Amino acid sequence: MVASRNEERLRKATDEMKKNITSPAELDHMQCNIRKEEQVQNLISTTLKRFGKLDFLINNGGGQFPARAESFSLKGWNAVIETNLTGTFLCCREAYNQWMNDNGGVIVNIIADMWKGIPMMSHTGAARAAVDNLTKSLALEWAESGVRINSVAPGSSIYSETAAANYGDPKIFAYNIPKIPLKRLGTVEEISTSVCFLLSPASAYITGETIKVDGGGSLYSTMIFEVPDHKKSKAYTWKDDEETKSKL
Ligand SMILES: CCCCCCCCCCC/C=C/C(=O)SCCNC(=O)CCNC(=O)[C@H](O)C(C)(C)COP(=O)(O)OP(=O)(O)OC[C@H]1O[C@@H](n2cnc3c(N)ncnc32)[C@H](O)[C@@H]1OP(=O)(O)O
Ligand SMILES: NC(=O)C1=CN([C@@H]2O[C@H](COP(=O)(O)OP(=O)(O)OC[C@H]3O[C@@H](n4cnc5c(N)ncnc54)[C@H](OP(=O)(O)O)[C@@H]3O)[C@@H](O)[C@H]2O)C=CC1
Repeated sequence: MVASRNEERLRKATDEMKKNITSPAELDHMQCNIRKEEQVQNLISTTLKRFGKLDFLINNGGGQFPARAESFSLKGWNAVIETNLTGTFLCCREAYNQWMNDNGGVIVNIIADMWKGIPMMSHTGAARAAVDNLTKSLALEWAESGVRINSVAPGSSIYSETAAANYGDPKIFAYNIPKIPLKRLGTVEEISTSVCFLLSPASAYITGETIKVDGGGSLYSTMIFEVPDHKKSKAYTWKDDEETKSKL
């Protein structure tokens, strides 16, 4: 079952996937806004009615807008947290309560390269870091039910049309290449094959982990954000701390 909000895009995507399926596997799609609790409950129950089981859950839905943190409205902040954190939580919880608690299963959450913060997208950075942590907690709580849960963190060097539109400047990808040890952009297939590995028995001993798929970018250097030169940072020395000394 493939689910998201936009019926037209869903239909197009599933039609395209169906053309490539040669096995007897079946594929369906369903509208669901993961920010709405009842819609998530309905997605999982409909999937179970339609297919009779739920072996895997992939939480891939996500999004954000670029802006400085001081300019976020509460509505904008909440929209991003609900999409990336709350929506992921709701899907995990419903999959567990409706099926995986009794039958086991595997969950993979898609997050992002947020290890050094994401300036200009701090809301999504906070939400994705929270999902990284949620993954660890759920791995511990749900291990006894035979559930494995892991995350995949794509670098911002993965080209997709939606990412280019989201960053607002497709040149960002070219700027990034020198900052990536593997000196090239990543492909969407390099994300999906990591997801398939985590879903497969080949990863039977992996849970609570996040795989970074970023060509080493998160190890190497920060992305395009530059902190402007300034003189706002005052060094601390005991010698100059007259205020504390006066209180002793
Ligand atoms: C500057 C570039 C830095 C590059 C750094 C690289 C590192 C990046 C690492 C992360 C990589 C991630 C990549 C990707 O995710 S690629 C695919 C992304 N696709 C999308 O993000 C899809 C588009 N986004 C959205 O769907 C939305 O952002 C959102 C999550 C907010 C959901 O929107 P929706 O319309 O459903 O939400 P609401 O109607 O509930 O609320 C909308 C409110 O959100 C605020 N908002 C929305 N857009 C903006 C904006 N451009 N600027 C400021 N505020 C915005 C606003 O409050 C909206 O409410 P109002 O409409 O009432 O004002
Ligand atoms: N591409 C990149 O470079 C990177 C991507 N990522 C993350 O990887 C994932 C996939 O990225 P990508 O394919 O590029 O992005 P897309 O924007 O193409 O895909 C995100 C999907 O999320 C769905 N979605 C968004 N909000 C909701 C919602 N409230 N309920 C249900 N579905 C929702 C959208 O479908 P619809 O509009 O129909 O609801 C869309 O299909 C996302 O989480 C993204 O943030 C992370 C790092 C880098």
